Amino acid sequence: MTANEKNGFLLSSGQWQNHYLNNPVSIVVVNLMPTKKITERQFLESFNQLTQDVELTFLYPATHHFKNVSFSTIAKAYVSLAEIENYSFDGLIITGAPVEQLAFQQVDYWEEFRTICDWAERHTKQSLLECWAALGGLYNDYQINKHQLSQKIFGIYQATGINKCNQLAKHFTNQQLVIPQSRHSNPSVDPENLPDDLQIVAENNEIGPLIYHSPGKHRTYITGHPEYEADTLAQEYYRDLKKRLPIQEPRNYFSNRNTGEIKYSWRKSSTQIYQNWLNTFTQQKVGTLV
Ligand SMILES: CC(=O)SCCNC(=O)CCNC(=O)[C@H](O)C(C)(C)COP(=O)(O)OP(=O)(O)OC[C@H]1O[C@@H](n2cnc3c(N)ncnc32)[C@H](O)[C@@H]1OP(=O)(O)O
Ligand SMILES: N[C@@H](CCO)C(=O)O
Repeated sequence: MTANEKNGFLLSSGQWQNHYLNNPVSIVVVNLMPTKKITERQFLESFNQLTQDVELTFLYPATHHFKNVSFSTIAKAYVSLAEIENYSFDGLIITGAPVEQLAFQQVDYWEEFRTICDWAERHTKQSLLECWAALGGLYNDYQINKHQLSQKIFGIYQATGINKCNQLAKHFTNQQLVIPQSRHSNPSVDPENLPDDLQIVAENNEIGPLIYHSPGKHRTYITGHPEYEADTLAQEYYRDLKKRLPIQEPRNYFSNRNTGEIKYSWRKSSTQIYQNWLNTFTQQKVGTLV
């Protein structure tokens, strides 16, 4: 089906063409990635693969000091929470951000992030937090802190355990669940002593949970980036090599190291993850909607 932009840099620059939509699902995307246009495209292309039409509204944190775009430019292209706080949407997504090595309180939009999470519980049916946002959400919602890793979790990771009863895991009995990962931190979670309301949907025996779900908070936490395009991890890898940062080659990613050819192994899995997430609220019974 079709994904449109309600606002955003791709729409305003004519780099994304909107089409007629039939009863679209409305999703707010808090785009915390510095590569704003690339991230917009990744979500649009991902949601273009789903069975429902989707309309994406991009939101910026108004308390952030932007480095790669001017404040006035982003304020023109995106909405702030203040502009939409009285409206309701079907879903909310908060992207990752390259700030996972900072303490949460050192991130300049931390308090706004918390406010957005709180707002989402009253104004959306489901929210989906990815990578840093998932770490932040687990801390905000359950006081699960994060710890710094000695080596970045970087590459394509497959689930070795799946909770088949959870709707978010549907169709993954015969199909691999794989997610791109790119982070220096992990949640300090004890899978044997999870908070009552928190479930693990999928995990990897080496790096831990890949997807958590909170039925009470209507929230899903994905520790990676299903939206990443084929070359995104390669771009991050070459970027960090150029900056002489300690970085190892992404795992399970290149099909040919010498030529840099990439094995785009997670595409089908990503589509299924987003479809399953959408189905959790587009198939909700009347009377259970927020
Ligand atoms: C239409 C447009 O103009 S959209 C923007 C277009 N620009 C781009 O696409 C940027 C292209 N640049 C790149 O690809 C770069 O290599 C990057 C962005 C990936 C890395 O950039 P660097 O400046 O080297 O990294 P750095 O770590 O300093 O900052 C990365 C991000 O973390 C953010 N950050 C750093 N410290 C903090 C903090 N304490 N709290 C919150 N955010 C922080 C920065 O503000 C920046 O995000 P922003 O651009 O959304 O403001
Ligand atoms: N970790 C990513 C950003 C968001 O997770 C990076 O290396 O840029």
